[in-house]
Amino acid sequence: MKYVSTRGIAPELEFEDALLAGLARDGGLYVPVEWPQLSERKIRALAGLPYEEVAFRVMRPFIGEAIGDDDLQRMIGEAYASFRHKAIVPLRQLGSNDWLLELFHGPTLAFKDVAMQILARLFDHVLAAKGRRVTVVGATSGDTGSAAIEAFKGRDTTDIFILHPKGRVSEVQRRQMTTVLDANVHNIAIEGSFDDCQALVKAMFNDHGFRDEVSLAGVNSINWGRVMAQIVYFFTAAVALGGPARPVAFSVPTGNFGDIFAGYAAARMGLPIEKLIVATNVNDILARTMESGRYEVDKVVPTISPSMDIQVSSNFERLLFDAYGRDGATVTRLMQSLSQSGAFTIDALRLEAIRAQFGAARVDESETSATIKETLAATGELLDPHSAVGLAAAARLRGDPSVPMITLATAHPAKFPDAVKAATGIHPDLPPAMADIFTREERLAALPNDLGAVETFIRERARSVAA
Ligand SMILES: Cc1ncc(COP(=O)(O)O)c(C=O)c1O
Ligand SMILES: N[C@@H](CCOP(=O)(O)O)C(=O)O
Repeated sequence: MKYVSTRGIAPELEFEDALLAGLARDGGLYVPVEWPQLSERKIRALAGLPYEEVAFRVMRPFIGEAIGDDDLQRMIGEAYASFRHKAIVPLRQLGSNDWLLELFHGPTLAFKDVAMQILARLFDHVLAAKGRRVTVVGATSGDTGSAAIEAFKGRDTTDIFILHPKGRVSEVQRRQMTTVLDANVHNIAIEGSFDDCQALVKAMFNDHGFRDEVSLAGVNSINWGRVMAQIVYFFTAAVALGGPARPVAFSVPTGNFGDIFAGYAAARMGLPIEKLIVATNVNDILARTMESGRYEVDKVVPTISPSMDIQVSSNFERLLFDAYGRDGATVTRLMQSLSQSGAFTIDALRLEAIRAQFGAARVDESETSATIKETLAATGELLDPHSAVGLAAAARLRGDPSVPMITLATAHPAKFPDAVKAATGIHPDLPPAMADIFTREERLAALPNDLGAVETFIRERARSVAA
């Protein structure tokens, strides 16, 4: 499988090179040149298989010859061995046809572990084969960073630098990152928002001199490997509820549009999905775009679902690429408009096509808290605020009651104890392995929102700086 940039200029790459490239050199995001198809018979055959086997069958067509079947199966097995639930991503029934897909049973208690645990192993494998080392940079609103640090810590092939917005992640999220003291791990608190951190990461990729000097690689969902690994659970959930014979709907708590784009990819591969609901908090750029066709960046507002406090949703570019018939020149024009004026407009025809597949809802702070409280009372399930945004959006946009509605539960409530306690009076406990997190030593640097300062910090510490 080859990969093409959404801007249409950077050369096509094989899987392993797209994996290490992160952002394409023309500023675009890599997508497969075509969507691999899983026939109805092949999808049906996934029912009842262990998660690891479904992961192998869904990811295999994206990966190509560079990684053999045995190696891929071994890496998948190792990746999910650390999950606390034997189903890896269990489905829980909440109402007659309402389901919660629990994606938070990995080592750092958020859905990011599902992709990051396999991504780090793919990196190691490919880097060892090439005899290379890379400098990984990532931006986080709290969860990507902790999952990436957990997955990459101590690896000889990588140094990892994670930028988070200072004071805008929960204390548990921050400590999950800053208490990892391995020599290859570096945390940077940036004066600004997640969007500022993400813009710095993209600017480092677009600074080709720096990029080559430190052998830059990325682990945000700009990296196709992240999205690929997230496609798997859309298949496991759908087949568990009668797919492919019976279409299902998903409500996805959304920020950077990576997770829901994985659902879109599953649909493009042949999985019958009736609707994908974009569930946003008050940082509602995507809900506004679906409504009006105008994508217009606003100020980021801090919320009780901080991991979704995002305005510039990277992966929306991947959807635009498909919506505009894979025309890189048009995507480039829209993205130039975004960087010059903070906005672009989607034409009516494309918007209609997007709306056929996606719905969207904005959930405010009081509705999020009320959903946590009411869900606990009605079902006994203690939700985190991000999952609550998803569940509230699902309730609002629910269509045909015979179609199973699956809400993605993206984080464990113990990552956001203050919001959960305020809503329910219950303080959710961390799993025993993390119970001492508040007394562990922290290590982090604070830097201004300044590209030069961040690049200097990284250059001085990365082991892969060219001599
Ligand atoms: C807990 C949680 N829920 C939802 C999201 C949104 O996912 P995405 O950025 O893929 O849209 C994030 C962050 O990305 C998150 O950390
Ligand atoms: N919510 C994310 C933001 C980064 O998203 P990514 O999926 O592009 O890595 C976070 O928790 O860091």
